Amino acid sequence: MIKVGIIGGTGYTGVELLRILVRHPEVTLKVITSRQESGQGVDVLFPSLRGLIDLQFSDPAQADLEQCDVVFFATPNGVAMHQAAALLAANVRIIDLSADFRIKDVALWEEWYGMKHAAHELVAEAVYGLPEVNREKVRHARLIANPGCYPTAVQLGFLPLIEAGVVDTDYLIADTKSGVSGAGRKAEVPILFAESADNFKSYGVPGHRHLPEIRQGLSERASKAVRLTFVPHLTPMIRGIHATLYARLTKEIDLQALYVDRYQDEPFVDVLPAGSHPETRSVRGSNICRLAVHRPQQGEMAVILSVTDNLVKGAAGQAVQNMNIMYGLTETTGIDFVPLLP
Ligand SMILES: NC(=O)C1=CN([C@@H]2O[C@H](COP(=O)(O)OP(=O)(O)OC[C@H]3O[C@@H](n4cnc5c(N)ncnc54)[C@H](OP(=O)(O)O)[C@@H]3O)[C@@H](O)[C@H]2O)C=CC1
Ligand SMILES: CC(=O)N[C@@H](CCC(=O)OP(=O)(O)O)C(=O)O
Repeated sequence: MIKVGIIGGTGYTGVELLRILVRHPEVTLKVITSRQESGQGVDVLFPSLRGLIDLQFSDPAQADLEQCDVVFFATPNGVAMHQAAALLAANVRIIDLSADFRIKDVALWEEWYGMKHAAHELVAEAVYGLPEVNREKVRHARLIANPGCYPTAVQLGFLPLIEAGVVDTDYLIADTKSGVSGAGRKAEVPILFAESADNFKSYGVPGHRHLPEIRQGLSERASKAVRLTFVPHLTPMIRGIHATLYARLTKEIDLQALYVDRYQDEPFVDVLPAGSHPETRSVRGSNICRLAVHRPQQGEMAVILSVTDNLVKGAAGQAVQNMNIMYGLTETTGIDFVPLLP
């Protein structure tokens, strides 16, 4: 059994990890931390887990993490980078759901995240945990930088076009919408019910911190710097990401065949029949990214629709997918959920 610790077990991605891992057949949960809930029974705070878990939250400063084989960081940006070196030195593998190790250019990371990086030396080693691109590297990784929620939906949507070299990579557009759980389980005015329900708005148009992450991933696949306009929106649902992606075609190509071929062996990417309109509820609670390709009026623009659950394929599910790969398990173990409808 894989001995697992979770730092940040009370946030939305933390409790999603718990939901998945309590049923994972190859995992024993050893440590779950929270500074605010330290000493509290996990199933007291989350009655949804009653009968499934017999642990208390512990203070991360006191927790015995070195007994674990792998530790998930479900913490805000800037936490994992302070603890990673010591854990790795104790032979504990790390899957970081935050952005601390996602950007290879440390100066760029510091610019977007507004803080000094505390573990420069580990950034190069970290493997960007998008299995559809980096599966082989994930297998042997000690430190996984789990991708962001928008970057997962946007990269999976654009990748076939970029890899085939059939679009103008100077003018990519990603128009994205996220449910409110994407902002985490903290008290902030924009995510109050009365502010976010029955409302729809863009944010971060001048620049969102997921822009450099998406550009890095797509540029690597294009073997040149891609340019992207990325516009996120907050939409009044709890879970879900819907990305509408636009790219100008530079070559004639059968879009549907391109996408079906690219993802035919991927257990968590589903290419719908051409012309479909994927809905966020069709992936809710699941680790699936559903894609549909369009070419309106047979014109020069490809329009790709990509939906995910931000807490599952966009965070905790993908993190467990990475763990499965790291430990040589069947990749779908413990994360083959059927989406919740309605
Ligand atoms: N929500 C989403 O859809 C996605 C989130 N992410 C990323 O995953 C990470 C977690 O997100 P989310 O679950 O939404 O966040 P939340 O704000 O909901 O939860 C954060 C958790 O971290 C703990 N925590 C906060 N500060 C510290 C600290 N200094 N040391 C140790 N523990 C700390 C909190 O508990 P306590 O304060 O009690 O210790 C809490 O359990 C973030 O980096 C986020 O950007 C990535 C993809 C999607
Ligand atoms: C709706 C909402 O507020 N979403 C968050 C993205 C959350 C997230 O996943 O950020 P990281 O992956 O970088 O940790 C935002 O736009 O800041």
